[in-house]
Amino acid sequence: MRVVVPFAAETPKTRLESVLTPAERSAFARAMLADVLRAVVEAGHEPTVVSTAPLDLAGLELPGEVAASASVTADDRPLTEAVNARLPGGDAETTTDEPAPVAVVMADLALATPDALERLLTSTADVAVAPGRGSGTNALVVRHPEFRVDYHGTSYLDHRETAREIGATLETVDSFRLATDVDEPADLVEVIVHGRESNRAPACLREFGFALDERDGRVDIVRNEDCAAE
Ligand SMILES: Nc1nc2c(ncn2[C@@H]2O[C@H](COP(=O)(O)OP(=O)(O)OP(=O)(O)O)[C@@H](O)[C@H]2O)c(=O)[nH]1
Ligand SMILES: C[C@H](OP(=O)(O)O)C(=O)O
Repeated sequence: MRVVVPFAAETPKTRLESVLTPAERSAFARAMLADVLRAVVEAGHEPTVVSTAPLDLAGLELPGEVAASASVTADDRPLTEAVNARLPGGDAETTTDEPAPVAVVMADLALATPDALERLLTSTADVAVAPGRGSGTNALVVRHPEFRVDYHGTSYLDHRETAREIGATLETVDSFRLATDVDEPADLVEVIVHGRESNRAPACLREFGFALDERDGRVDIVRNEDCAAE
């Protein structure tokens, strides 16, 4: 299946600005992107990164099999427009054949595994959504040619309503790993606790000096400030 991975390449993860410098946010966002691309490829699919700016995938130092399967295209339109152009029947579609299903997997799903993705990607519903905590749309598969996304805010609820309006069947995929996107400082705990052992994102955070901190029976994250970059 075609898997689109949207990526804000220029100033990613601004909501982490209280804990990471711009250079660290850029490195961390790229580490999560590399992990997501690997999970997609290990699930047997070929990801296309839709990046807000030209992006050299070689700079991500992806494992060979991942580098061979992944591609990148630059599109400076806002997220919703860039994704809609690539859905079945969208204006970036070049095929005249029956529109093929398209998956959209966000680049900040640092806990994504091939198994979790496969549960979503094998859904036969017209629209399958893995919602985020809150009401985001962390990943989805679209088979219905009239379905269009509208991201931000309560996008999961909005997408359910859109599916109802166009008469599309909708499956909600309940997955802790796909529901956990990394937006805010509190989410960094999840990356360290639940990130796959071989993933780049937890290693990146540890390199920056982050570690778990257990106090009063609660798990938090602390930083050794000697590791902070400019
Ligand atoms: N192609 C494209 N991808 C985007 C755009 N905005 C966000 N993304 C990607 O969409 C996904 C979800 O976006 P957010 O969670 O808002 O990520 P972000 O923009 O890096 O983070 P914030 O600056 O904190 O909002 C991530 O994979 C982003 O890299 C955009 O305008 N175009
Ligand atoms: C793109 C947006 O992501 P969030 O702002 O929820 O991380 C959404 O899922 O609608």
